[in-house]
Amino acid sequence: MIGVGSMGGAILAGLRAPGVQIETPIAITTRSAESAAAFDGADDVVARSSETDADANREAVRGAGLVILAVKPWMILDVAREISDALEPGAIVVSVAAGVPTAPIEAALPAGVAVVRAMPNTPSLIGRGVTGIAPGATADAAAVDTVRRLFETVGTALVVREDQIDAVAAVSGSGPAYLFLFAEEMTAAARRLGFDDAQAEVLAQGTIAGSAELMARDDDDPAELRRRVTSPKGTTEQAILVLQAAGWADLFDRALAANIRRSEELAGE
Ligand SMILES: NC(=O)C1=CN([C@@H]2O[C@H](COP(=O)(O)OP(=O)(O)OC[C@H]3O[C@@H](n4cnc5c(N)ncnc54)[C@H](OP(=O)(O)O)[C@@H]3O)[C@@H](O)[C@H]2O)C=CC1
Ligand SMILES: O=C(O)[C@@H]1CCC=N1
Repeated sequence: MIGVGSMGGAILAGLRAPGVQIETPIAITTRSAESAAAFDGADDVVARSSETDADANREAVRGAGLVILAVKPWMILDVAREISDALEPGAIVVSVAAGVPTAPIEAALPAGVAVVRAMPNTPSLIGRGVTGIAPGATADAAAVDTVRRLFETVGTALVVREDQIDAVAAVSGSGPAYLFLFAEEMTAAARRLGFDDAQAEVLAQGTIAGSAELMARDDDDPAELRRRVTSPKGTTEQAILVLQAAGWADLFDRALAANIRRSEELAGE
């Protein structure tokens, strides 16, 4: 795995969780020596820093059947070119970068290397990730299956077409941030109602966490779960009316469209 920041780190943590069956040690690289040093003493990870070892990325992929590129989108092609001559024939290269299509990554790598795009999210950290997977032109069904199984060890994986990956990023890749924003705002609103920080945190964040867990466990859809809270002529109804009047549905459409526009820009940067 090249890059173990927010996303690569979440996948790695999910893969290292107790009970996950994976061949170790996992070779990883970070840019800084400081980030690599966080893995000192680990027997299931070999960490290298590309800043202090110019050959770190190539060393990490040597002998690997599966390589995950989890650096920033604008670095993906440089890293692909850098590791190109060290890849095993038949290796599978997974890019989790937003925006960047498989075609330029394939062009940067030797023929015979399968490229698969994956769009995971940070709940992978706790084994509850959602990942969209799309094969590039060089990836066969077996490669897609290998990548799907990898991401299933850290949550749920969905195979989609590559032209749907930006939309996956807009919904589930970035989705945790929307929910955390909601949590921030609801906590702040609770504080403004007079609760102290600890009380506001319990009331708002405890409710969001509990409701998400209820949604995960209950077979009923969110509309039905909402109905059970919203008594006719009750208090919830009044708050929901205010939220809906603010253009909730349109707001989501516009937010997701802006997200997709940014993926399209990243493709060219
Ligand atoms: N964050 C998210 O929720 C999601 C992110 N993604 C995608 O994941 C990718 C990574 O994003 P994110 O994790 O947020 O970014 P971060 O900045 O958190 O992590 C980037 C990682 O790459 C390392 N790195 C930078 N340059 C090099 C290099 N030359 N060689 C080796 N390692 C290097 C960094 O090391 P160091 O720490 O030392 O700087 C760090 O570990 C992006 O392409 C993004 O689009 C996809 C879905 C969700
Ligand atoms: O914000 C980003 O660009 C990345 C892609 C999806 C989530 N985080």
